[in-house]
Amino acid sequence: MSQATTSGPGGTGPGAAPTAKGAPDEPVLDLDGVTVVRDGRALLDDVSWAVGADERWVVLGPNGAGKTTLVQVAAGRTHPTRGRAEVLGEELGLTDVFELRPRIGLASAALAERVPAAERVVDVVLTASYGMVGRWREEYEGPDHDRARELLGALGVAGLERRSYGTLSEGERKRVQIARALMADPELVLLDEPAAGLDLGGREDLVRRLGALVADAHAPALVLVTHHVEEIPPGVTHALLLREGRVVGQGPVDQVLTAEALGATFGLRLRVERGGGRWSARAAAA
Ligand SMILES: Nc1ncnc2c1ncn2[C@@H]1O[C@H](COP(=O)(O)OP(=O)(O)OP(=O)(O)O)[C@@H](O)[C@H]1O
Repeated sequence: MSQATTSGPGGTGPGAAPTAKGAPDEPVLDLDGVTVVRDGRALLDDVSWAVGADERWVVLGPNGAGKTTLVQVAAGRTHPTRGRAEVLGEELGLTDVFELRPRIGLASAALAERVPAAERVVDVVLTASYGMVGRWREEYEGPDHDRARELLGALGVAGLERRSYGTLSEGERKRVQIARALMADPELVLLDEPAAGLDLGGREDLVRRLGALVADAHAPALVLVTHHVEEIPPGVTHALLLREGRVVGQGPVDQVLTAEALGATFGLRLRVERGGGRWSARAAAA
């Protein structure tokens, strides 16, 4: 199997236009009144949200806010209990999600946990082409291997291809997961807490690499989930704030990431600063 090339975080390849099904200005994600109920509780409550093909979003919220549930809906892995979710022009519930999922690049803790420890790193990346975790008997061509290597290189983990995934450090695993998310030339990339568990140097390196991805005009639409404004790469265009399953705010990043809105999201008074394209937040003095 061979895929067209998009630029990786190094921003090298010629890239393919982020063409979701339909017109290029159609949203890649279109949620209308999405509610997800489990055990009688709304994990997402009436969420309406549209993501354009050229937009780069950050989703912020405290523990338990529903961020991962939102990503699971966006990835076609959880269906709304109520409301309508359209992903890449396909409405969940009316489409074959097994055809949809390979069009979406996903990096999440739940997916990472399913990677067999003995899996070779290059296979962790390659198997994204079939939306699978764990290599079986499928065949890959030379260009697929080249692309996997190129992506691993662009994420700073060149040379680990033959290592088994279980032997990698947490930081190395995160990079491999992102390389995997980009492998299948996705039309939408969803990164759920990509910097969780990284040390300061690792976080800064990852934010820089994600910044290159965000700045790449040929890169697909991107949604990045985090708890920390410090992890937002420069160039992110939009933000969505979630608390207890409800949207606290959404829109252009400059308008949404205010001390008031972030304070309401996290339930404390905050000072929020921006400098050099980066954000920081700390509790305001009492
Ligand atoms: N299958 C489920 N059944 C019942 N409750 C669930 C289920 N999945 C998630 N939850 C609950 O839904 C809430 C939202 O979970 P979710 O993982 O979406 O939040 P999150 O914002 O990603 O949290 P965190 O930042 O801690 O990862 C949590 O309280 C969680 O315990």
